[in-house]
Amino acid sequence: MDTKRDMQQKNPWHRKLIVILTILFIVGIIVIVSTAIIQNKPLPQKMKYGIVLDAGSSHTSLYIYKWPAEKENDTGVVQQHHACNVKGPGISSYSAKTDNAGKSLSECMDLAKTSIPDVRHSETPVYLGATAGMRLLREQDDMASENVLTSVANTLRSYPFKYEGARIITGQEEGAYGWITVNYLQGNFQKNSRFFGPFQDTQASVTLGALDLGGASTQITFVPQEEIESEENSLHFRLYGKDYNVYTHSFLCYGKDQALNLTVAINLKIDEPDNVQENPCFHVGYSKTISLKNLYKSPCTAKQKKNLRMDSVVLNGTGNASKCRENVLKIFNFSDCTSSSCSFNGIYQPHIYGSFGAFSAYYFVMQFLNLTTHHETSLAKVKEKMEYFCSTPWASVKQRFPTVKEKYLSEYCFSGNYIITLLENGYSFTEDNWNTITFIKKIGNSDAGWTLGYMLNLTNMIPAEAPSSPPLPYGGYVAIMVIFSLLLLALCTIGYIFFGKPACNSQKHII
Ligand SMILES: Nc1ccn([C@@H]2O[C@H](COP(=O)(O)OP(=O)(O)OP(=O)(O)O)[C@@H](O)[C@H]2O)c(=O)n1
Ligand SMILES: [Ca+2]
Repeated sequence: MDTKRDMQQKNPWHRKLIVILTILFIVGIIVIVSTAIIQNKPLPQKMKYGIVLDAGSSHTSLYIYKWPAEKENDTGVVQQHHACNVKGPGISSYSAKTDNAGKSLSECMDLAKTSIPDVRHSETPVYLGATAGMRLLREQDDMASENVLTSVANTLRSYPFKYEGARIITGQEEGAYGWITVNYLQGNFQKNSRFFGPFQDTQASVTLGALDLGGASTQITFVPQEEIESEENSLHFRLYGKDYNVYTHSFLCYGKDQALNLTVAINLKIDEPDNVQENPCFHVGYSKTISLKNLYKSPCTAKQKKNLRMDSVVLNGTGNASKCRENVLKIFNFSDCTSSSCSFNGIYQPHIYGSFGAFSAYYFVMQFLNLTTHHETSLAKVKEKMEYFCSTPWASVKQRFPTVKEKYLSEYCFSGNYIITLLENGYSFTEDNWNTITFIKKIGNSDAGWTLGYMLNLTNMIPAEAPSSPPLPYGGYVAIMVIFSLLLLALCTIGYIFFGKPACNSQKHII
């Protein structure tokens, strides 16, 4: 060993050779490390999946969401992968044949099995949330509602997914998760808002109010300008490092199907000589027979029960939009407000503030009526269009829309007028802020509704604090690594040239 060292010191060519080898070695290391870093970029993303069933009063929908596994806590990464509409009515309609409630979900659940890769099945959570239809059934018949839930739970458990529960969610949750969904999809929780929805003018940290109209209940949720007076209507969230004080209220019985029944019930005339009555919310030429037993069956109409001798009433349409709104207005109570401001039925509501996304039945109805382009359509124009549509005879309406389901088609006149009344008289939207409402079905590829927010919350995918991002972007990191390695190398070389020996001790060790 000693002789070898002596030789190296005596013969400068050996030293030069060693240095060249050292340089080559270091360059080799740099190339290897840089390549490793570059090559180490994430492999094709592993996707995770989640299933939520929205068991609404009128129907059930199944949604499958997906997101890249390693980006779980980033906002805006969860997307709708697939949606399936369950055939038949909502699960609350199976109160007399509860076994069939579970069976009705099989087709969509089978589809979920094929659309999610087999290897992911066992880790895919499945949740069912039931809304106002089941809330009403629980009020009416607690046992029946329990049996329906057991039936759907048994079906969901029979699939290879991770069953996470089937329950009736509260109206407050329904409002809150709807608000979270639209703001998550809109990118409002991100530091730099990513705009891919229809709300291009929304600034980061400004949120979008959520208006949800179902068959049996309706929700309004938004961040008001003033402080929220009532604790039961207020939600406090800390999401991605920001605090939100959100107002929400869910009106049971004010979904469009229950509101129609309520409007009919309140406007029934007991002193009418026969059982034929006029109804301005239906088209001229349209006639509908209503069983009074059915009408008063729901807890929403039970209080309106009148002592009528007949079992059923025939409603004949007169097609008059303004008269229809007069009738609808009677289902709202505008007295008895004990707060500084109220919507209706004594419920506190702060003043309307900001922009709103109106989805579900708001969208179905306004889309059909061609009234979704609010930026051009004033409230007065909407009323004018309703006047025209309602006064169109039923035969012409049917002829114009032969493919639309008759139940939906016959109710659009009522529904349009109900939506106007609810928004204008109920929530106090005015001609001035009417254009802050956008009627939406989807944001990006995902449906607006409460299901996404529900899943994000239950899978802990919306952190309170913003996830810390690496101090340097990936490219910058690689560049710095390479530049510093080269600098080090240059220093060593210069050291050697000027001082006759390598400047870096470490080189000796490397060799
Ligand atoms: N193309 C369509 C689809 C649905 N509807 C109506 O929209 C309402 C259902 O809205 P939805 O949001 O699906 O209500 P649910 O979720 O079933 O009810 P809830 O949220 O109150 O439980 C029903 O009155 C249905 O008749 C409509 O008018 N046109
Ligand atoms: Ca709903």
